[in-house]
Amino acid sequence: MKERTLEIRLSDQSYPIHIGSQLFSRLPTLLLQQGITEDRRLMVITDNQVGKLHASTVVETLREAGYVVHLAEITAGEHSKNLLELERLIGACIVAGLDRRSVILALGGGVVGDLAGFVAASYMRGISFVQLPTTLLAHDSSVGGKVGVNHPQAKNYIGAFHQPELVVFDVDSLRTLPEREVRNGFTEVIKHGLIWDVHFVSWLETHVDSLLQLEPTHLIEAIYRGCQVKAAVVSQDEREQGIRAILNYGHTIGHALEAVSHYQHYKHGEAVAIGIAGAVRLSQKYFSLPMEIVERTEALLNSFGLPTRIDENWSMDELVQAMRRDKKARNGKLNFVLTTGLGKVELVHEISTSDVEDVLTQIWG
Ligand SMILES: NC(=O)c1ccc[n+]([C@@H]2O[C@H](COP(=O)([O-])OP(=O)(O)OC[C@H]3O[C@@H](n4cnc5c(N)ncnc54)[C@H](O)[C@@H]3O)[C@@H](O)[C@H]2O)c1
Ligand SMILES: O=C(O)C(=O)C[C@@H](O)[C@H](O)[C@H](O)COP(=O)(O)O
Ligand SMILES: [Zn+2]
Repeated sequence: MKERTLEIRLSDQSYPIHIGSQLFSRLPTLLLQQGITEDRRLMVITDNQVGKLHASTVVETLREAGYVVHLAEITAGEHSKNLLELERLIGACIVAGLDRRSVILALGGGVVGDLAGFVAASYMRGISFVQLPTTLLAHDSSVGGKVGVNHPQAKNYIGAFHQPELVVFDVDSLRTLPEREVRNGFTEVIKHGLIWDVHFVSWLETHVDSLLQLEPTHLIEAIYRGCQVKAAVVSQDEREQGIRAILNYGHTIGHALEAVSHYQHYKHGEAVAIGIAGAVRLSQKYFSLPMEIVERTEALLNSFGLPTRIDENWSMDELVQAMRRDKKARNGKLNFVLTTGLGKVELVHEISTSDVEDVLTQIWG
């Protein structure tokens, strides 16, 4: 099994992303390589499910290496990604005596990563943090520095850009993931192929079974290639002034579905998978894309057990209203990331509401 490392280079900072097996046992060495020495107090933030399974390994390894380590837990799930939890966690950091040199370690999936990252961005106006992703989906969320929480009406509306010092992806932690979470994570992997790299799309098409079984070599390769795409995009446009918007492929509809279902019915990857099905159909309209691309996209998502149809009777009006709150919208006009072929996307402005409604009708039910 090959361990892979890549470096994400930004204008005023760069950091490594390590992907491999048994990496949590090497955490002290990896922290020291980034200048995080034993005299810096650590706060591990996790959720109650990941906490039960993986926190003791991480905390004990670090304590044995001489670090002072505190631990704070949230309740697992998207509903914890809110301002009240942010305030509670900041309280835990104050009680633990964290200072400006202290470091937060986000141990968990994207919910923990986004929330703990925002704690790090806000505490004393910003301290260092490290991402320790434990879901497949978090290969995306742990890289690139988007941190934040949801507003009840709009996804990720409160947040910051705050880059981690280091990402350590110990793929052994994925062994305890429920099957639905494994499938959920593949959406963002597939998205990275669809927006950037047709060869990666073909590779995914031919490795479905081994990937779903979490075969380590293929798994590391998939995570590495996904992170490579994310790093390439973010290093060109850290704060989404332009090209970074392409990472939002499938998210205009996806985030709206999450919001109208009160962040309860769909997992993020499931909502985005349906959103990709909508976006590829809209692309067919705008770019006369061959039907084969629509079919291949949906077949790839379905082969990983992901949905491509809206399965509930949400209100069309509420969905469209939620889409108007998409962060890519300008002056109330919808902007969508659309595809011009496998591995290629662009941001298209002023998409008409009736075209969107038409596509939603196609993917409903
Ligand atoms: N910041 C970004 O760039 C970015 C990118 C993509 C997604 N996101 C955000 O990420 C969030 C979704 O992340 P997620 O899908 O990882 O959800 P999550 O963090 O809620 O994790 C999913 C579930 O799996 C459990 N879990 C996590 N790791 C486990 C493990 N190793 N073993 C067993 N159970 C485990 C968790 O307790 C939780 O119940 C959304 O809020 C989304 O908006 C952010
Ligand atoms: O990193 C990005 O940029 C992304 O768009 C990645 C998305 O997968 C992720 O869900 C992100 O949190 C969405 O960002 P938002 O700005 O649309 O909330
Ligand atoms: Zn996403």
